[in-house]
Amino acid sequence: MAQYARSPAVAVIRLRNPPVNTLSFAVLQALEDGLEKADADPSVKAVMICGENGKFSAGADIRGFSSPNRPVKSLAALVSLIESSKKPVVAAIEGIALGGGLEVALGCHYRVAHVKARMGLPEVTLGLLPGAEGTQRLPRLIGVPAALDMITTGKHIPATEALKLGLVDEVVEENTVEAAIRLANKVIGQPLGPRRLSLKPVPKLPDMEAFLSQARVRVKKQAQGCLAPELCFQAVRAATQMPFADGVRRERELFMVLLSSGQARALQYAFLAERAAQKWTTPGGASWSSATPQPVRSAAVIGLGTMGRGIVTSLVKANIPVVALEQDLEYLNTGRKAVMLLLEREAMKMEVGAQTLDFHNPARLQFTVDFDSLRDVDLVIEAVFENMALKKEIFHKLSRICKPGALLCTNTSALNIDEIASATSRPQQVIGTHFFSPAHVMRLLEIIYGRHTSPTAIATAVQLAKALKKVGVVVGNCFGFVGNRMMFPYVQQAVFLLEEGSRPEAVDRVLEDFGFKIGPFRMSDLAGLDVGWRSRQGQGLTGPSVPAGTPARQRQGQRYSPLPDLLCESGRFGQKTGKGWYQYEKAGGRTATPDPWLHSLLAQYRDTHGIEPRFIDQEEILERCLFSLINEGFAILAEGIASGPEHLDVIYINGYGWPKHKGGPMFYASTVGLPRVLAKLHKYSEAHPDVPGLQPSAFLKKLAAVGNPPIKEWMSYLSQQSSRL
Ligand SMILES: CC/C=C/CC(=O)SCCNC(=O)CCNC(=O)[C@H](O)C(C)(C)COP(=O)(O)OP(=O)(O)OC[C@H]1O[C@@H](n2cnc3c(N)ncnc32)[C@H](O)[C@@H]1OP(=O)(O)O
Repeated sequence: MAQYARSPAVAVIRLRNPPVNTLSFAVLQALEDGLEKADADPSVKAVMICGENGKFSAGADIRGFSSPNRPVKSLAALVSLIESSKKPVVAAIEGIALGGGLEVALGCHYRVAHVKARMGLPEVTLGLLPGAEGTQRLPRLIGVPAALDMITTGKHIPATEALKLGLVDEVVEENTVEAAIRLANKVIGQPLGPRRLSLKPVPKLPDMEAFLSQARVRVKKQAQGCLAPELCFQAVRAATQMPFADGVRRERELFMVLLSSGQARALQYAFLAERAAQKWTTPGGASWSSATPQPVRSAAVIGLGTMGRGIVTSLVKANIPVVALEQDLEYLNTGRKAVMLLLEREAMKMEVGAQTLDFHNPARLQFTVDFDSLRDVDLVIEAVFENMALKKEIFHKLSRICKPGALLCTNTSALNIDEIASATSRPQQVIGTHFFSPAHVMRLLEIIYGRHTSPTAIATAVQLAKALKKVGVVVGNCFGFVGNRMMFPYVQQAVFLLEEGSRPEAVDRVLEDFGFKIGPFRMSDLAGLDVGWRSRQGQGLTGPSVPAGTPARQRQGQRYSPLPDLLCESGRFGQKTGKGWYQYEKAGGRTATPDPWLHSLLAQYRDTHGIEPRFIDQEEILERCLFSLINEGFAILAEGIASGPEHLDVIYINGYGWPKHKGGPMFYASTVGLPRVLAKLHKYSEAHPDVPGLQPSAFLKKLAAVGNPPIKEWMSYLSQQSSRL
């Protein structure tokens, strides 16, 4: 767990706990034993601490926080022990020094980092604060503004920045361990007092109080309902107001508050869920462990609308050469200008000294209207608008033109992958890649396999997501896949609530207070109401294909609301037309204001349909919207469309603005309690028997009958026979 060696006057302690040298109880014990051994050996004059496999340490074991067998050994005590050593201790930081890992390095008297190393205190992203005296040592080392920034955002900083801040003493391009041993030998005999951070004063600012009060406002604003950033702030402020020992006590109190919080549990679950979702499996038995991806050395994007532009930008940023194709020169030129603008903006955002974006080189980015240019690419992403006939025509062409091994991806948010694949002679290479807008910003990539998609194709799409720095989540093929399928009943409830007496701004406020970045009506206005309108027309739910005599508020025996159709028929498509569920300052404007026109439309609508408006409280708004979404999630799991609740949660956090500190919809359901979710769905479905989305799914009923089993056990309650595939 930690290896002890000599070199010859320097004791070398190597942290060893693959893959990222987390600080388990055994690691901490071995580190302590190593320090004691070095202290007791008169021939040892200095100590060097490094990590196995080119990584210093990723800090405490996140899986251990919720475990009843949480290590009792105090990391803080060990950091103090390192600092109080009478022999100089040097940290050799390779790869990563994060969280408790960086706190160990802060206890050392000197720090040497490899140029590619990254350092940070990401505890805040796990709902915690650096609880091993990091909030007290870091401000003493690099000053309050920089420490506050690192601790309240959790960002990882590169070694070069760490050097500028004074966080490390030396940055090396070659062997870090050797450089650290050299430094250790050099400093033998030098006084250690000035190197002990607990003894240093916090550097003064001209007006610390003013700085802190402005910083607090900023931290609160960025926190968006999350508790940890505020408590991180309080811990750093304590460092400016108290002696070290009192600051440590305050840090400990604040840490304990966070450790037992629901937010910390949710954020730690979200971290692990993201890793779990990378381990994909399909009901057919394909899995991440056996499938091998194909290399993607070049790609093509078809269609340079909003989605295509973002996808091209993402590929260029990932250093993958791209051919961008449009149907004619006019569209091509418009698309080219837009892509160049996006890339220029991205280039400006890049760190000084980082690799530059090579987008002016035609070998890296080529614009064309010639399909033949796609002949040699390894992967094509079709991103034309949602029209099955058009997509099939394109895929037919691709299967004739592209080289045999090329992966054929379709960017669709709902269309049937199997039907698209049927237009090709190689359905095993066809896969859905559902990007989220803006595609160069949003982290989620929903990866949809069809009936014939090969494991290699899935593995290649997952690998592509990684290359694009996105979270790829593999799901099965059904209408709306996972994300949009769960979204339909949520938005449907929101509209039904308007029919019954609520207003868009009331519904949005409740869901935004819950933590969503934007509520369902502001979201629809942003996405464009015409998108759903076209889809409903295609499904025969509205428009001329609806049989005469169909009741306005019913389709196929189920409740239907024509309200969104009425808005579209009045030319209200949302932000782009300056009017939708809200009014905006102009077409394309972004400031939503409640619209009296809409309020009177709602009043008239209720009159026409004989609906007696009623006051709808926050609880009903929240429960009907969220529980119908969650209910659909259970149906998706039962059908084998996703292989676990973590997948659904990762999709919602990264693609739909679900508040991460609430862990995702399925985790949230587990915290509310499945019997309670079920009871509420029963109540609402009795009141609205014509709404199938409120009728509890069989899987939810099965789980609730057991009580409230832990989320990681849910899938074990699904019998093989109930899987759809
Ligand atoms: C009082 C004590 C308080 C202590 C506070 C702390 O130290 S809290 C922990 C702070 N550390 C972090 O938040 C680091 C979290 N990890 C990461 O950011 C990344 O994993 C990484 C270290 C930058 C590596 O990223 P990469 O993309 O290369 O790999 P993965 O993310 O897939 O990770 C590889 C496997 O390692 C597991 N893992 C990583 N960090 C931890 C951790 N701190 N605890 C437990 N496990 C960790 C990760 O889950 C992966 O494992 P799999 O089995 O493959 O899922």
